[in-house]
Amino acid sequence: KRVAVLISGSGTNLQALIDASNDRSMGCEIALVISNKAKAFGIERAKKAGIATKVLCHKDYPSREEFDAAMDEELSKFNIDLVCLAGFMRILSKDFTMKWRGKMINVHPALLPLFRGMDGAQQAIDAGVRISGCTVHFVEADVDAGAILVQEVVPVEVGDDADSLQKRIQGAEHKAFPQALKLLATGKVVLGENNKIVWN
Ligand SMILES: Nc1nc2ccc(CNc3ccc(C(=O)NCCCC(=O)O)cc3)cc2c(=O)[nH]1
Repeated sequence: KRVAVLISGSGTNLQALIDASNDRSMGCEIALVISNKAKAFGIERAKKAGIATKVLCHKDYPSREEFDAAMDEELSKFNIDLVCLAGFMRILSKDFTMKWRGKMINVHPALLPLFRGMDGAQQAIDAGVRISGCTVHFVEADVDAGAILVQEVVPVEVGDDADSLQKRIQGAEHKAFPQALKLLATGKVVLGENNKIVWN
């Protein structure tokens, strides 16, 4: 399977996917990295790994749909089968999520359905929970609401703030995301009709 990774920033999850995809049993290769930010460090990571990169600035497009259509054109050009969102910070239009339904996954820094949205770690600190973690889910139009493939738990330590917790969650993300991509790329998991995960 040919995988594209969408990024907006440093791409630490991209690096975890690059490192994991060197393992043939992953059943996939990362063929393209698309960033909506020209200076995203993840672009350097991709170049160092010999992976094609493309920068598409959303400000160059009159609408969300047209930006997504430009991304979709790149994905077709590269014969992409699966899409991973790795710190991609733009909400995707309904058309795009429908086209890639069951083929696009995202890693969220909280145990969904708890703490949806941008700042999962801060929400966990504010709520005083004692466990947190990350969730890899299929991407649906409804943000952070897709069917769950993998979750990884981390403890919230006494004295944690959002930053220290976020760092521990990131370590879990770097395990969970490659694990989920392998399940999807090797067909062990598919998205069923009723938006439920089907395990083969
Ligand atoms: N339709 C769909 N698209 C997504 C895009 C990114 C992410 C990653 N997690 C994200 C979740 C939320 C945001 C967010 O609220 N950003 C501020 C608004 C930015 C903008 O105006 O675009 C970004 C990424 C998840 C989803 C998803 O679950 N569904």
